[in-house]
Amino acid sequence: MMLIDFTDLILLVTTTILAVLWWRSFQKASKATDGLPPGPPGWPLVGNLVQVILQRRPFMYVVRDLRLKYGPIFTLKMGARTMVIISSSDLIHEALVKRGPVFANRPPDSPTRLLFSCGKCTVNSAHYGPLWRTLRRNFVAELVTPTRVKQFSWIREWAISNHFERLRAEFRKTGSVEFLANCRLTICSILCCICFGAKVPESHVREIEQVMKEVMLISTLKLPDFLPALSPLFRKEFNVAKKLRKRQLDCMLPLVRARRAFLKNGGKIDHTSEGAPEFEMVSGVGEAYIDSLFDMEVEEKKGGLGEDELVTLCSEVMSAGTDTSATALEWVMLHLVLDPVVQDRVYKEVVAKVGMDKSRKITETDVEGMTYLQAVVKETLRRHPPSHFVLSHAATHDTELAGYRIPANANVEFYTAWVTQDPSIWTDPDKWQPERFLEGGEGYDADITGTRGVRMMPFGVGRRICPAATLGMLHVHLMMARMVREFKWIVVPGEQPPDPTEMFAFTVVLKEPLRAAIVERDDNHE
Ligand code: HEM
Repeated sequence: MMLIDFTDLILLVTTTILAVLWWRSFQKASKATDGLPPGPPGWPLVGNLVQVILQRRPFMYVVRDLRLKYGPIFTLKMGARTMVIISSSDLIHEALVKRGPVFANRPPDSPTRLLFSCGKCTVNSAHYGPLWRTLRRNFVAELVTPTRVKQFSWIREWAISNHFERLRAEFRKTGSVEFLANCRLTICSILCCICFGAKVPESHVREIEQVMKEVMLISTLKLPDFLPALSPLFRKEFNVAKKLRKRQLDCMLPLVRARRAFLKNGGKIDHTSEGAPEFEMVSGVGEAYIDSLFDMEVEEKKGGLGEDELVTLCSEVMSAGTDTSATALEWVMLHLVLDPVVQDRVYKEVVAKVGMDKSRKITETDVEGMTYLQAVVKETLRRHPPSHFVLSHAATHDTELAGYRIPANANVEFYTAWVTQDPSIWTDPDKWQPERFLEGGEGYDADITGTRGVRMMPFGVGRRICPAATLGMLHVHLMMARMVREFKWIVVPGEQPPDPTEMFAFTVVLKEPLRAAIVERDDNHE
């Protein structure tokens, strides 16, 4: 007879329980992965989560390497979430364009993200349905129709003039200018004025920007997004998010209320109240984005949108439109600083169109005729797309793609940067060559909306394509034309040329923010 002592017995029972638990989770996991695209084998319960975290590098690099092994469509099991990652031009076109409505949804969000999107009440986060349609239609009508874009022309003029004053002051003080921070501030000021119809002081825009950055940071996917069972352990983090939300409201509610008071007063400044108004209202009634939101009828929100939602919808415009355009500009200017011949060619094109007189405005119509400048921007968006993925998508119902099962609750991630790195689509894809986009070049007829096929998609494609792509491009073109006419941009004397190494910071930016020296373009000496 075999004798087992008490300790052995406990060990045996524990081992058996663990084995049963492991076996059950293994079976469950295998069932859940049936028919899904292939992917790296994962661990019980956590799937590939630990493997990804242990790599300690941005997700885009993990994906770039995995696609070499698993191909254009593969699965990552990230705890309780299934992620399907798609990277080939054909499959992206199939999913987002040919079967656009099926893949136009957004996946479920964590409590933190829901806090900042007011329960998915923004264009970018809303489920593909009536709320999204109403918000997006309004967004387009109020922000990006040709009439609106024209109407905002003085706002751009005002903010860009401030931009130059700031650059000159910074250069006098430090001998160089930091590029990204200045462009962010200028673009954010433009968008803030478009949203609230007010000239918002720079110090306040800086505050909005700071909050925006923190919101982006706190909203990135974290452990509880993948393992919701762990949420109770992250209560402290959620409280930090709630405090940040309060700061966001404190920062933006005064603007919402000032605009409401202005409209109530028939579009006149109320001089009877004591003291100067905090914000100078400069757009007439109905001209600011928020005017359209005050009385908006939304089926899901009986009684209209509340102040929380108004703050959220205006924040969306600023956060979606600032980083993306400023990042694109930083990469453009990096190349112009590194390549004086290209910079000179852009300058010559600009002055040929609008002359050297700096007091002559540069208009939307002017930049439309600057084909070389546009080629430089397109090549920069191809070679350095501000984001390497579009926002997370989801299927509206369980479906199939490339013969694989795509469950409705999976995150469908499109790794779009690969399309412009693919040597079967672009010759020498790593080389930055604006000539590709001139007549006769391989990119000349590339359709950026992806309707006829996907060769580059900095704005996404299909139903969820960026609704403000033309506005974003306009900001980049105008600021670039103005900056090149105003100054010659050179390497800071005594320093090495700027380092083109990239870094992930929501958008993909330069690791070392671009600094350059500026030389006034002098009418008499050019
Ligand atoms: C160079 C500038 C810009 C770039 C590169 C860019 C890029 C993108 C991308 C990649 C998406 C995701 C598409 C998808 O999920 O499939 C997007 C969506 C969006 N963008 Fe932009 N964008 C730019 C400028 C702007 C501006 C200026 C605004 C606002 C004024 C804006 C507002 C939005 C909104 C609201 C969405 C969500 C659309 C939806 O879900 O229906 N973007 N953008």
